[in-house]
Amino acid sequence: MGRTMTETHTTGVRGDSGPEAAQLVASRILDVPDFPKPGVLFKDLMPLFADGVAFREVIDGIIAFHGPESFDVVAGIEARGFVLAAAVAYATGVGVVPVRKAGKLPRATHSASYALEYGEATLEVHQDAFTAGHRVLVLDDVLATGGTAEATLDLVERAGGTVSGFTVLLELGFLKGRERLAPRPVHALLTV
Ligand SMILES: O=P(O)(O)OC[C@H]1O[C@H](OP(=O)(O)OP(=O)(O)O)[C@H](O)[C@@H]1O
Ligand SMILES: Nc1ncnc2[nH]cnc12
Repeated sequence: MGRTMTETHTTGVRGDSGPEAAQLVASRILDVPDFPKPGVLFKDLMPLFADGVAFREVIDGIIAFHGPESFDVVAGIEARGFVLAAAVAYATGVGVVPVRKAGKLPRATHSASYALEYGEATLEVHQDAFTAGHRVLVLDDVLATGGTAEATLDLVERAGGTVSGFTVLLELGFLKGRERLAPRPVHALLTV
């Protein structure tokens, strides 16, 4: 019983912030086969979040890549994007906006339904979440098919924000999320 977990292969890694950042992320991912459903190889980034030195390095790396003056607010995608967004917001002194799964936000929302690698979901953001024209840095842990990210970027714009950047720690390149989001740029610390 139980799943077999293996470390992600760490030679020849690549990412938009260079091989050292890519290596850092790669070395702290656990591969979990058949989660949350058979046939899916789940990339678990909890070991990276749990390592204080590595976590600080990736947060600092995200801020350095975009520049601390390039955004007015950070948006995090439920649930793992919340961890990244809160850290970047705190470090740069801006606010954080949660983009949440359906039914969690208490006031009027914009809503978008989408398919992701292993299911379907709906995301929501408060209609008054952003000051008009504010530049929004959007953060999540993984880019797979891009369904989640596409829905989120649309929601940010529908709520009056301007997407200034989108960062993930890990891009699953074979699922072509980057192509789906084009011409919007994607910043991924590690692409596998
Ligand atoms: O590119 P996609 O195919 O859309 O998949 C990427 C999304 O899937 C995961 O979230 P999940 O919906 O599992 O939510 P969770 O963080 O609440 O577990 C991940 O954190 C991304 O948000
Ligand atoms: N394979 C995967 N691992 C972790 N998060 C994901 N989100 C979508 N696909 C994923």
